[in-house]
Amino acid sequence: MTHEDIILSINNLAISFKSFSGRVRALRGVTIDVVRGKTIAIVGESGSGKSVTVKTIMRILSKNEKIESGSIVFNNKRDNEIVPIDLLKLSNKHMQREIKGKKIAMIFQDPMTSLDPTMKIGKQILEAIFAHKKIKLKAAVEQVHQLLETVGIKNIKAVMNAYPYQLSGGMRQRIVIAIAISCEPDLLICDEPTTALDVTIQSKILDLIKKIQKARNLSVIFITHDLGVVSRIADQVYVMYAGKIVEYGTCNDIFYDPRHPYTWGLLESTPDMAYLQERLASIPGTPKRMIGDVKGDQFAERNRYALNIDFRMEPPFFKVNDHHFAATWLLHPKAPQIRIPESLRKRIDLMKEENRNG
Ligand SMILES: Nc1ncnc2c1ncn2[C@@H]1O[C@H](COP(=O)(O)OP(=O)(O)OP(=O)(O)O)[C@@H](O)[C@H]1O
Repeated sequence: MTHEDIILSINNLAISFKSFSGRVRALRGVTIDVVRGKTIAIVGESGSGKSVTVKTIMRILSKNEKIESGSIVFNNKRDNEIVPIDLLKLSNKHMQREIKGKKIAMIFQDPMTSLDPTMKIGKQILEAIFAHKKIKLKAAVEQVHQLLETVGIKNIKAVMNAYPYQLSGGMRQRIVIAIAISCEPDLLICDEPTTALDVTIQSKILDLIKKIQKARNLSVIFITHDLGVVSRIADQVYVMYAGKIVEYGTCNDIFYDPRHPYTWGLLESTPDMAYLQERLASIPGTPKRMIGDVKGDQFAERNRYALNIDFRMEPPFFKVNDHHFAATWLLHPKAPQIRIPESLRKRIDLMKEENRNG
């Protein structure tokens, strides 16, 4: 693929944090390509590095954070020309003026982090528009109406006059989405935007993001710990563990032909897929914090299929097909033949069957 097709390339990104117990290695060589007009999901348990990855794209860095290596190239479209920019090399001023909220927008799990509790909704959306566009008040108000309509709000006047605390969580998230798309960004980053919502509302917000993505040919990075959400929204999936991508592929690759034991564990513990089982299987143990130098495959201790080599050497990516790769020694030609757990195999067969029957 050329940089026409890839809107954002994260290359070998390594990030660490200074802490009292030592250097926390939050990202250890993350490489991700976001295809223009598509949705990628980054999925993994809490602490795997999803938020640090997307916050680094937005250059929201903590004081104790250090970029050890890597680049984040944004292929910026300007007057039909593509101009690659390494976001890590941009000045704060340039980032703020040209990229943040204009080319790349982000929505967070808690809408209140982006909304001002003391300002009426209508005014907040107007301010977002005025921050990037010089237009007359009347035209801007017209735009606020259109945006609120786009995000499925019916009683527009009442909502414009409301304060955030007067709206439900789902409504607030709709407002945040309206603000995010107000400046017509090319890339939208969604950091667990539906996690705090109840299941019905979650589903509506996912549908809304999908609808907006299609209508505006937006590229989306969606981060979540929930593979059920991924299956509804993503074209491509990156599975993350302990600061590394451990498997990536299309949605079909990851759901119907997963190869990494960590992905198996995530799939086995996904409620949406668990209709065949009474009890959800969960991955034993918890992810550990990566402090100082680390050796071997970080998932080995929790992996019931771990080989001796896993405790000594980190696995490289092995190719499953042109778009599907997994970093597990189980894919080495000389590794013992280990098959996907039988219970998961059955569920995948059933999902395939259901898909065939529509
Ligand atoms: N400011 C910080 N100082 C020290 N360590 C940090 C800091 N921010 C993040 N980390 C560490 O970086 C690692 C990755 O965290 P991150 O928040 O990206 O995980 P996550 O996958 O997004 O999880 P969650 O879903 O809980 O947000 C964790 O080990 C975390 O403790």
